[in-house]
Amino acid sequence: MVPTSQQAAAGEQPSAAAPATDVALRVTGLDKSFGAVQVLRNASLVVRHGTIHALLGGNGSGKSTTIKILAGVYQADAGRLEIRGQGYDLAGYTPATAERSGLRFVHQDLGLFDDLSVEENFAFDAGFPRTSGGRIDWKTLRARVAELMRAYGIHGTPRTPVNRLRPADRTLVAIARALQDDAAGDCVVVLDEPTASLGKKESEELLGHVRRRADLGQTFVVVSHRMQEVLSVAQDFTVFRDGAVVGELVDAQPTEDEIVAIMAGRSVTALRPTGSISHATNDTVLEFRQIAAGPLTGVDLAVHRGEIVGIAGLAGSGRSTLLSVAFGDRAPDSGQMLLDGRPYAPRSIGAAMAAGVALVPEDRAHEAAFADLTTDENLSMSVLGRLWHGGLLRKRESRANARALIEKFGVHVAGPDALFSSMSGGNQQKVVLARWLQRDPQVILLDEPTQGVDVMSRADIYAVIRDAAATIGACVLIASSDIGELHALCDRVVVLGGGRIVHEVAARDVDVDDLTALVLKAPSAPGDVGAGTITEGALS
Ligand SMILES: Nc1ncnc2c1ncn2[C@@H]1O[C@H](COP(=O)(O)OP(=O)(O)OP(=O)(O)O)[C@@H](O)[C@H]1O
Repeated sequence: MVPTSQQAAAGEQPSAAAPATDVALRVTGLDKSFGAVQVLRNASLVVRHGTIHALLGGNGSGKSTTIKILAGVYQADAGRLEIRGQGYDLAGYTPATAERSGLRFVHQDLGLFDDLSVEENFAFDAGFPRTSGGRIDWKTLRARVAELMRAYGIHGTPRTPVNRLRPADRTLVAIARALQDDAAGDCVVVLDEPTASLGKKESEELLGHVRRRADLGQTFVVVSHRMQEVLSVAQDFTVFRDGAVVGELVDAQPTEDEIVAIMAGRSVTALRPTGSISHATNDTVLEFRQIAAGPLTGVDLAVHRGEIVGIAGLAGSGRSTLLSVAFGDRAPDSGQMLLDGRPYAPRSIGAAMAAGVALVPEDRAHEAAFADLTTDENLSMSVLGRLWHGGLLRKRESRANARALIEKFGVHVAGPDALFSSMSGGNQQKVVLARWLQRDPQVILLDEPTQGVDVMSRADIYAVIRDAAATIGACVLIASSDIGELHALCDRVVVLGGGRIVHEVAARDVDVDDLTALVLKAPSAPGDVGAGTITEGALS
């Protein structure tokens, strides 16, 4: 019998108890250490056929390491995998074995060639079909890809360039491509943060398709920090804490609080800030006047000292573009910015930083970090002027500073000397946030500030952002696809659509559903009138 959620969560029933016929994948006795640090301890995972199985856990709990072992990227110290009736020793497992064993992986960056068409992307993975004369058989390829696109509900044609697809469709292309040679339908697909950069509507659409594929018998393992989404779509849950499995819930419908309590090992409340006091003043710090850049055609916005302003909008609406312009990373095509009432046109990131502006970009690990340097060095990077004295780096001060930030931001890391690359994704993000916030910037630009950050740490990050607005009077501009986050954290939220701001609301005047409705109905392209008619009275 499949263990009940209560039994399994309490650890009464070993994971090996699930009946063999039901099981698509079983991992047992998984151990892994990096040097002296053991990061997986006798971990296990049992995934049933045709289910969506969520892998949950706080930052650094061992989810990615488990997946990397299953992908053959890391070798386990010990552990066994059973899949499709075969057994494998995970200590000698390679990427080639992973592929042969029937595991498929869709990572957050999708690994697609964006400038190529959908059909070319499929062909690059499986090889181009050839005619008897040795030429590429485009007709066969196109028909096969068209069939797969229909089956997966992907909008577009085989000849559509991938960069013209909607974000949820791009993820579906990556999933369909990974499974294109799986005639028996018995591969297990691992989706790593599939909705991380998608808005609510796009996430729902994607997960709806994943749900339908699972109902047809496809098996999925999903890693995600977006708890509500995972809870709405998964049947089974394996929860990690400090490298060990601390909960297995089978055919269960847990609440977010129940899962978070298992993840944290205690009950956790107040994950979102509530009822906070606004510190917004009337003193304008940063002003955009008719800014046009990329998808933006004319943005007017004034952000005040101590104010936290959220930028909402569908994927592609220009949320990140607006932040890049403010950070001097991208020159606007037209329009003007003012900082403290004076013209502000930074020609470089350095110029923006010198003016007291800081940006934490969405792709922190690649754009904002030095993987081969230590945590201390990564943290010190933004305040070197403060730490150099007489041509020497004040090492002791730098380490003390790093320790304090590690503590303040709840970074799960061995210590200041640990390499940045050795940290889990969520912890790397916290370090990049900490690095910029310690500069006490007057303008803080945050792109998806809690993406990949576990629910337990979000509250800490929200508190730090609030604190920056309250104590140093920073003006904060946050782009996020998490509307609940914007609603809870911001004084004011602006909605981008069709290249400009189409709505502006005080967060306290609306609820999350109102705000979501405004975002979903916003026009998606310049001149587009949107999916519904919006009037200012739409909120009532
Ligand atoms: N290459 C490495 N060298 C040393 N330690 C590592 C390495 N990779 C991961 N770790 C450590 O292993 C532990 C588990 O990390 P892992 O990336 O598996 O966590 P995670 O659950 O995926 O976290 P997140 O939600 O933040 O992505 C962490 O303490 C991390 O610092």
